[in-house]
Formats: sequence, structure tokens, C-alpha cells
Amino acid sequence: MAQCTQLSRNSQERNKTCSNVRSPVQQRRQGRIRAGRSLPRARSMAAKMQSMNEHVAALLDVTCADDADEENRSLYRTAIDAVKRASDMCHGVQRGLAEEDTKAKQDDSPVTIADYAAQAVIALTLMQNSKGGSENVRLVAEEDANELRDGGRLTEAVANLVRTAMDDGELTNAQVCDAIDVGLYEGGDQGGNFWVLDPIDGTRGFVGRRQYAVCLGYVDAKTGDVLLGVLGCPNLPFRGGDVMRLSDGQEGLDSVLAAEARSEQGVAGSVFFAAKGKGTYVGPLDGSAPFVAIGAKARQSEEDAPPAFMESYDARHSDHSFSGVVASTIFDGKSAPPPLRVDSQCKYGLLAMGGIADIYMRFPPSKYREKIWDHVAGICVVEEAGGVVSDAKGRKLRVNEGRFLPEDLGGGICAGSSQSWHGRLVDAIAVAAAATQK
Ligand SMILES: Nc1ncnc2c1ncn2[C@@H]1O[C@H](COP(=O)(O)O)[C@@H](OP(=O)(O)O)[C@H]1O
Ligand SMILES: [Mg+2]
Repeated sequence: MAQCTQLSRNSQERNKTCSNVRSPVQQRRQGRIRAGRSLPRARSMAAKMQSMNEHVAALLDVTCADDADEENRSLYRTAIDAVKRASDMCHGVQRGLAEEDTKAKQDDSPVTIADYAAQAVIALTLMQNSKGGSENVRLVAEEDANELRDGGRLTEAVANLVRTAMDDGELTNAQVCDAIDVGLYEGGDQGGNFWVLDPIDGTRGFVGRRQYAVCLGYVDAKTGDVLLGVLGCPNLPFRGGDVMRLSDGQEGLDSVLAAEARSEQGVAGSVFFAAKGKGTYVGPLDGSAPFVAIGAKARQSEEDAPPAFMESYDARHSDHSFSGVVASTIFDGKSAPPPLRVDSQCKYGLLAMGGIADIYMRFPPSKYREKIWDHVAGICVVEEAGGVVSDAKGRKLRVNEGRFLPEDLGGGICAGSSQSWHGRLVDAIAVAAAATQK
């Protein structure tokens, strides 16, 4: 386990695959785990499933090397399996999304058949694998089944997606609705540890054919620490865990990436996995290569501006002009990096990967209450890669006080790829806020 954490922190070792790290358990299984083997192009679904299972087994051997980790092994496997199933389903839906597959919620944000179906698929997967029985799954999730209970076209479309993804033609529409409503748990520090799910984070990006993420985390109810985070990012191409190259075009990088992942060649999307004390890893969603340990590599000289800073794609979600002021403040007098605007918690995955952006800022409208599912999985992914996520004043995000984050976030949320970048960011936000009286 120590080996693994070290691997994720050491930039020179970054591109070693999990299969290169030999835990005792792994050595026993070595016959069937081979790193970096090339696979034939046209692979059957069964072959893809098998190699994904092998790569997940290798990841679990590294992150759960001790016998004491048996419970974690099952928890981690379930989380990856759930996110992968939902991500595959979403990827298929995005390609052919029709106008009638999307509805506006009361707050005018969109919800699609894929948001509902992904939540049902993940809830059902958690229930099937729950040691304490399906009725003991505690899940705080974004959607509810209110709009689906009366039946109709939307309900049928959602239920069909779930039946296919779960390979269970017997599931009734009512069972699908019940599975969605498992996500109504209130969270907080009074019960046991709980799951937190955003079935599609960045639904606007999903509808706009850009980035989105399926985000599942597991929270220690007492401490509010995030114990596990998995991000399925179907439109973020997996490039061996290496950083995105800016030659892809700074402007519109997001849509370039999304187009590549949607292309006929079928470039695989990415799945990020992080667990407390075990590091952060990324692998291809189609199982075509092993997971790779990643650690956000802070720039050697922090005097140099990173290639970009990250923020929401949508200006309704975050004040773009204020983050521009903060970016200029950090690089006082020197040219500030340009923004990279990306939908969803893909931003947290990119920050963990390093090399493209060292800071992420989010300044929502003052009346907006941030929800825990928009951050929980990403917090673990960034922190285990050596970064820090906090509110705009540098305070830990309290994710065990209910479905929302506390009202007072000091103006927003910020993240750095290292403690040092995070510290500079928090200082710059304070200076910029004073200068603009924000
Ligand atoms: N006015 C607003 N201010 C801040 N965040 C908002 C918002 N309206 C919606 N959001 C949140 O922003 C999330 C997308 O994040 P990002 O801006 O990083 O892409 C949305 O997630 P969903 O798409 O799951 O609803 C939603 O929860
Ligand atoms: Mg969502």
C-alpha cells in the first residue's frame, strides 16, 4: 500500500502501471496480469469485459494488498463497476439524444433520461453488492423519481435503459423508480458512512455534446472525509494517463476532446479512481489498458504560469470575470494563464492528472447553494493526487452536514494541484475580493 501511495506522488514514476507494482497478492495472480499488452482492434464485448476485470483486479491488488483490506476490495470493485456501467450507458445515449429525452427541472437546469437511468443503475448495483442488505444502502443522489411515477414515454425510456444496462428484462418501471429514490438519503453525520452520487454531472455539457462525468463517492459520516471517489468521464480521452496536450487548441479544447472521444475510431474515455491513503489512478473506460497511478505534478518553478486555469464552461455556474481577476493577481504583472472552461468534475480529474492546469476556481451566484454531489468524488481524486480542495477561504468542504454544502463558502470553491498552488490561490482570492469589493 505504501508502495502505491509513493508511486502516485513521485512524478518520475507517474506512468508506471498498476501491473508494474507487485504486491504479494498480485504476484500470485501474475499469470493473468500483463502490463501494456497490445490488444486486437476489434474486440468483442466479452473480451473487453474480461480485460476490464483483469485491470480492476490489478488495481485492487495494489490498493488492497493487506488482508485487512478485504472489505475495501469489495467496496472499490462495486464502485468502479457501478460507474462503468452507468458511463457506458450514458455514452450510448449521448450519441443519439433526442429533444424529447430532455426536460427542464424547476430550477431550469436540464435533466435527461440518462440522468435518471444512471442513478437507477448505480443504486441497483450498490444494492446488489451491499453486505448489510439492500435496504441499508445510504445514498445521497441528485435525482428523484417524482416525474416518472405516473408512467409515460419518459418513464418507459428510462426503464428500458436500466433493463439493458443491468441485463435484467424483468425489472419493472416501479422497481426502477424505487431504485432512483434510494438516492433521497439526507446524509449528515448522524448515521453511518454514505454514498454520494451525481449520475450525470454537467448535464448541460451532456446535452451540448461536451464533457460530463458520472461521479460516485463514499463519505465517512463522522469526519466528513471522502474515503473513495470514482469519476467516469466518457468524453475525456484516455491517453495512458498522460496530460492533455495544449496543441489540441487552447480555445475549444473541451469540444476537441469530446469530438475525439465520440469519433468512429472509438477512442476510450477515462475513469478516475481514488481511495483515501491509496492514491489516484486513471484507466480507459473500455478496459483496453491497465490503470495508471497519477499524482498532480506541481510545476518545478511556480514562477511559471501553468498553461491554463480551470473553471465552469457555463458562466451561470461561476463568475468568469472574477476568476480572471484572481488569475491576474496570482501572476502579478506577468501574463496570467488563460481559462480552460470544462463542464463537470472532469475538471477535478484533469487537475489530478497535472500538466494542464494547477488551479480550479468556482464562484457561483451568491444565492446559489452548492450540492455535495458536485464535489465529493472529485475531492478524493484531487487530494489523493497531492492536491487540495476547499472553500474560497481555504476551509475544508464540509460534506457531512446534509445534501448541501454550508451556505458560507467565503464566495466559492477552489482547488490547487498542490498545497503550494492552493495556498497561492486562496491568498489571491482574498486580494482580488478586497480589490473588487466582492
Ligand atoms: N447557478 C448555478 N451556480 C452554480 N452551480 C450550478 C448552478 N446551476 C447548476 N449548477 C451546478 O453546476 C453543475 C455543473 O458543474 P460545472 O459548472 O462544473 O460544469 C451542475 O451539475 P448537474 O449538471 O449535475 O446538474 C449543477 O449542480
Ligand atoms: Mg447531475
